[in-house]
Order: sequence, then C-alpha cells, then structure tokens
Amino acid sequence: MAAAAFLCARAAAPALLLPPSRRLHCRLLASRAAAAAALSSSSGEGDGGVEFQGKVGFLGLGIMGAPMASNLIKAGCDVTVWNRTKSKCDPLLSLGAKYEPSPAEVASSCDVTFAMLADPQSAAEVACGADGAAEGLAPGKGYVDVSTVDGATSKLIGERITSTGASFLEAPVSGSKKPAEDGLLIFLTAGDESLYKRVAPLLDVMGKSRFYLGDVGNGAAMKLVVNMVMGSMMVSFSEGLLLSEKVGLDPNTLVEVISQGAISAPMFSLKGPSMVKAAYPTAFPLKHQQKDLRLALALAESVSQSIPTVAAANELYKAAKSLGLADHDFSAVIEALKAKAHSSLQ
Ligand SMILES: NC(=O)C1=CN([C@@H]2O[C@H](COP(=O)(O)OP(=O)(O)OC[C@H]3O[C@@H](n4cnc5c(N)ncnc54)[C@H](OP(=O)(O)O)[C@@H]3O)[C@@H](O)[C@H]2O)C=CC1
Ligand SMILES: O=CCCC(=O)O
Repeated sequence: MAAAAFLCARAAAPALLLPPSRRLHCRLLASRAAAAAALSSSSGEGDGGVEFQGKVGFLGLGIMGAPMASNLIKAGCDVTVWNRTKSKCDPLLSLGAKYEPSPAEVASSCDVTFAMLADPQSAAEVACGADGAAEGLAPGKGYVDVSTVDGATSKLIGERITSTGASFLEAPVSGSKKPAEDGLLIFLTAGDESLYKRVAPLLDVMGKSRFYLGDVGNGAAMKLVVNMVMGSMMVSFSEGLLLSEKVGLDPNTLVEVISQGAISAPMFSLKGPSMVKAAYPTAFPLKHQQKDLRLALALAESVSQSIPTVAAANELYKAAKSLGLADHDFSAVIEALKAKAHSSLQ
C-alpha cells in the first residue's frame, strides 16, 4: 500500500516542471492532489485533496523555506513572506509574494501560515515570542511548522497556537535542497487532522508524499529517527572513503561499487564525488545535522534506548563544527575524521 502510494505521488510531481503557461494554478491542483492523496497518506484515509482557497504565509526563507515558498507562488498561491534577514525575501517578492514585517502580521493576514526555521529555539521564538505568529492567529486559521524540532518544542508551540483558537500541524520534511526546489519533499505530519486535510493540496505542491502520524510529537520523532540514520550513514560512508584511499583504492570506484549494490543510496552517489574532492557545497548544513543528532539522542534517552553509533557520530559532527565547518554541507564531517587521523599520527 505504502509503496504503491509512493509511486503514485512521484508520478504526479513533474507537473511543477511544466512551462509557466501550463503550470497548474494552486486552486486547480485538486485533481493532482486527489490522485496523490488517495494513495500517498500512510493513514490511507483517502482524504480527497480538497482544493485550497485562501492566503498562505511563509516564515523562514533559508535553504529550504525559499524554494518551498517559491513553489507555492509558482503554483499560483497568494503567498505572504517574512524572514529575519529581510533581504532574503527579495527573490520571493520578485516572483509575486507579498511581505509583512513580522510573523504576527503574516499570520493575521493569512489563512494558513507555514514556518521553516533553523532549530527549536528559533521555531519557538517565531511562533510564540514577541510579534510571533501566535499574536496574529485566531479561530479558523492554521499554523504548520515544517522545521525540524524535538517533540517537546513542537508540543509547546502547538499549545500556544491552539490557545488562540487556531489549528496546529507539525510537518517536518525529509528531502534536501534539490527535492525542495523540485517539489519532491516527504512530509511527516502530526497534529490537527482537519488542518492536515485542508493543507494537503499545498503539501502536494511542495512534496511528493505525505504521512499523517497522529498526535503532535510523532512527526518530530519520525524526522529525528530518519535523520539519525542518515547522520550515522554519512559517517560510515566517510570512513569507507578514507579507508579505501589509505589502502590504495580509488574512492571514486568505491562510490560506483556502492551505487550498484544493496547499500546504494542517492545520498552516496550525490555527495560521494564531491567529498572525494573535499568539496562540500551546502545543501543540508552540518550544524543542523548535529542538532538533529543531539535531539535524537535526547529522544532515545527519554525511552532508555541505547543508540551508541549515533552517539559516536554526534561526537564527529561536534568536532567538525569546532573545525569551522558548521555552515558547510554535513558531508564535511569527513574532515573531522581526517583531522582525527592526522592528530593520531602526531
Ligand atoms: N537543508 C536541508 O537539507 C534540510 C533542512 N531541514 C530542516 O529545516 C530547517 C531549516 O533548514 P535550512 O533551510 O536548511 O536552514 P537555514 O539555516 O538555511 O535557514 C534557517 C532559517 O531560520 C531562520 N532563523 C534562524 N534563527 C532565527 C531566529 N532566532 N529568529 C528568526 N529566524 C531565525 C533563518 O533566518 P535568517 O535568514 O535571518 O538567518 C532562516 O530563515 C531546519 O530545522 C533543518 O534542520 C529539513 C530537511 C532538509
Ligand atoms: O533534514 C535534512 C534531511 C536531508 C535529506 O533528507 O536529504
């Protein structure tokens, strides 16, 4: 069921690649959304992907938020943006977005507001702080937090949002810069189910599939588990690249061998060639990967689950941060291993 859903949703995605004249208008996305929603929700409730009518707010225009908001605008949605560093709004304004000077003003002028912030602190501040989104919310409005945060922060945000009478959905995403640009993200949602159904057409503009996971906290937990696996995989891959080179193999050949076998992953094929060249163009900042490992370790501790591989990986990401690599792509963690090898030789 889930596998079939995945294929169906992927097949719908190339609509975003159509020339502007043939691009689907947001309000006309119902058929695409209906087709995808009927099969792509893990709950299998066949929510029908009702069309979205209303104004959409978007807070946080970093690596992920900017292309996500941009896809909504290109699909014909009426989008209002805000970002702490105002200049990052300019490309979206050129595409036709409106601007409001605070999260509160975005939320009060829109029907549904999305937030894509760096970490738990910034997500809480933008939602609940002074001039935060909650100050502009009211019954009938919705707030969808797509940032990667821990469950406790998400619950705190959700409680503040729902205290205004508005609805709350957490919806962190799997997929990086390129899937965000291509509208191929995977949404891991939890919280208000009617808000989930209401924003389904918008999620389908930005993503290829979506999962509704129940209570607030479940989306955050799913995202952290996925990212802890990813962070450990990247460390293991880095160790393999370095070892292959040390024993006289060509690491590029290792990348190719891995790509053809059972452990093949798009991440290895995508990042391997540039890692061999010690180049780390940022798609997923290393500081965010380390944040996710820190949050995953806390999640594991909360249920007395041992995750020693993740704990070891986390130490390497911390070491990479202390080498000044926080804003590089997370694949730069390989540099921490190189530094370790170098220091053990001295
Ligand atoms: N990049 C990726 O591949 C993916 C990232 N994620 C997650 O998505 C979220 C965003 O990631 P990404 O776009 O890469 O990150 P960026 O670092 O590119 O963007 C972070 C955003 O948060 C804003 N921000 C940071 N601190 C504050 C603050 N105190 N108050 C208000 N705004 C603040 C930034 O504003 P400003 O421009 O002013 O700095 C910016 O808009 C993170 O939670 C990340 O873990 C999830 C999936 C993939
Ligand atoms: O949180 C970042 C996830 C990156 C990815 O899924 O490729």
